[in-house]
Amino acid sequence: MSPEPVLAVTDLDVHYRRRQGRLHALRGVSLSVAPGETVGVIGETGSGKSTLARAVVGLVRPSAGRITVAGAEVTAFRARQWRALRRRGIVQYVFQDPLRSLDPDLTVEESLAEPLLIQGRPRREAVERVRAYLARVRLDEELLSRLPGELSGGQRQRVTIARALVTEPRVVILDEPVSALDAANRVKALELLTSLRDAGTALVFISHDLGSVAGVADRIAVLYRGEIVEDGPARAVVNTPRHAYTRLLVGSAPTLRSARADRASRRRLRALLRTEEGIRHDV
Ligand SMILES: Nc1ncnc2c1ncn2[C@@H]1O[C@H](COP(=O)(O)OP(=O)(O)OP(=O)(O)O)[C@@H](O)[C@H]1O
Repeated sequence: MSPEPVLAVTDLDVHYRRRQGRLHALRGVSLSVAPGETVGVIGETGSGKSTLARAVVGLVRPSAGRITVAGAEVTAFRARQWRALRRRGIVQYVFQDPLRSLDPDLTVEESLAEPLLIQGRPRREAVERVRAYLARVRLDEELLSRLPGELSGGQRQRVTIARALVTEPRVVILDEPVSALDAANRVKALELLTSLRDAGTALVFISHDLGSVAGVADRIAVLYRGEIVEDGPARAVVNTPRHAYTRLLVGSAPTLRSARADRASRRRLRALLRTEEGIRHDV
């Protein structure tokens, strides 16, 4: 029997109200993540990736569907209940833009210690843990007294990752988490994340770049215009993509071994994708 998912989204719909009318940003999205599993959610800009991430941490209210986190039905949670859930540190979200995740008036030490103190841990234990996690993301202790505005983009992103992980959450949603890091630090951050996965934390990597998650994800879900058009084991999605849009993503990810689609077939796929027919019938 497969373990109970730590995160389950069923038939999720999200609408945004805009001046030009309502936008149907997510359509019937279902996604399930098991403990210790790493899932990649891939899609081009505007496909709804951040909307999905924000919905599962209660920052966007769905118009239909269900969300369960660690076995608890949270769909109808009010803002106060979502805040309490986030504070318990069970589900954490690393934003695309680290400046949005860090309070500009808190030092690095205060930012990292805050979720631990909210969990009720003694200050001494919190301080020790903060130092341990700072070292795990390869940041020097001298940064502890700095404000986010006094850090480089890469340092800020590592502080954000450390802050999300310090509570040892059950699920971490990472929205383009390593894009601000250089190659060496990206490898370190990924190592840290995979060590958490080995300890049972589920990871959801969100990215527009299939190549950047193909090597770390167990499963890949492909989001296209607000719908999941493919969801399967990472290797199968990369080597034998079933949907036309996934084939286009594979073909345009130069780091993937199977990216051999020639220009002509890519053009053909693009043309097909422009028509609803191509999407519906999957070439
Ligand atoms: N607060 C909002 N109000 C209105 N429309 C929004 C809002 N947030 C996102 N959208 C729209 O919803 C759609 C999905 O946006 P979303 O940010 O989820 O896409 P994304 O796949 O994360 O894109 P990117 O890779 O560029 O971050 C887009 O058309 C976007 O313009």
